[in-house]
Amino acid sequence: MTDTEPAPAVRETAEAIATMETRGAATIAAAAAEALAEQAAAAAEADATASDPEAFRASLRAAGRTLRETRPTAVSLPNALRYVLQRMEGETVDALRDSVVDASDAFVRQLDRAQDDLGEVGANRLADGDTVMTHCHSTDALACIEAAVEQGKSISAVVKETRPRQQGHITAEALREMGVPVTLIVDSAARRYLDEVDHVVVGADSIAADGGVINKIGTSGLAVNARERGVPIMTAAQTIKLHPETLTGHTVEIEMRDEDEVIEPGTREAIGEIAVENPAFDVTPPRYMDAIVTEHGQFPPESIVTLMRELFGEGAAEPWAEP
Ligand SMILES: O=C(COP(=O)(O)O)[C@H](O)[C@H](O)COP(=O)(O)O
Repeated sequence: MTDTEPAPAVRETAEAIATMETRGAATIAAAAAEALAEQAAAAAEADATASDPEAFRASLRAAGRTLRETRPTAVSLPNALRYVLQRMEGETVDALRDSVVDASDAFVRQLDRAQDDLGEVGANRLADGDTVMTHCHSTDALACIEAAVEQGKSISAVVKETRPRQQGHITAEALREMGVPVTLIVDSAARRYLDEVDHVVVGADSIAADGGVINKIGTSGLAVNARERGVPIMTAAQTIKLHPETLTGHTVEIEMRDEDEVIEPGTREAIGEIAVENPAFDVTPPRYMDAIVTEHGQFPPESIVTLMRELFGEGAAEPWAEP
C-alpha cells in the first residue's frame, strides 16, 4: 500500500458496490463507513502512513474518493463518507485511527437505530388487514412493514419483481421470512393490482430539497398510477437519504447501467442498431408522494426542505477531496 493507495478491503468494498453485490442505499452507506474504518486500521500499520499523520489523512481521503466513484445516485454513500471523514481528528496516527473507527461505528449504529425508528413511524400508517405494494428492495420500506407485523397487524404484500435486476425477489423472500403472505407480479401488472392494495411503500436513494424522491426506475410510474387509483404511497427514507447539494440547486445524477442487464448477454450483434438504455433510477415529483417517513417523523414531501436545512445547513462539504 503506498501513501494514497486504498487498502484491499476498500477496493473490495468499492468493487462490491459497483457490481451491486452490495446494494441498496442504506447497505451501501454502512459498507462505505466500515471500509473507511478498515482503511484507518490498515494505514495505521502501513510503512508509508504509520508515522505520518498527513499521509494517513491523505490515504483516508483517497479511500473516500475510491468509494465515492462507485455509484452516483444514492446520496447515503457521500453522506456516510462525510460523517466519518469530518470526525477524523487527532495529532497522532493512533488518535486519527481511533477517531475514524469510532465515527464509523457510531454511523453504523445510528443507521440501525434510524431504521428501527422510522419503521415505527411508517407502521403507524398501516392498518390491520392492509395489503401493501412494494417496488425494488428497500430495507427502510421493509422496516415499516416489519414494525407493523410486530405491532400485531396482519399485513399481506403484492411485490413488483423490478426489472431488470429483479430486486423484488429479495423483498419477496424477506417478507416471507416475516410471515407476510406475498404475491409476486411483473412490473407491468402493477396498475391492475393497485385495486387490491391499500398502501404503496417504497424506499429512496436520494430525496431532493423540493421533495422529489429518487428511487429505483419505475417508482414514478407506480406513484402516478397509485394517485390515479386513490392508493396512498409513502417513501421510507432515513435522513441520510436527504441530498444536501440539492439545497443549492444541484440535480441528482441518475445512474445509467450496462445494456447487458436488459438484453440477453451475447445478443448485441444480433440486435444490430437497436439502441438500449438502462437508467437505474427515476424521480417522483413531490405531488405524487403522500409522505416521506424518516426517523424524525413523517413529512409532506414539500416540507422536507426544512428538515434538510436543519441537518445539512452547513452545506455539502467534500472532505474526501484532494489535497
Ligand atoms: O432503489 C433501491 C435500490 O436500488 P439498487 O438495487 O440499484 O441499489 C432502494 O429502493 C433504495 O436504495 C432504498 O434502499 P434502502 O431502504 O435499503 O436504503
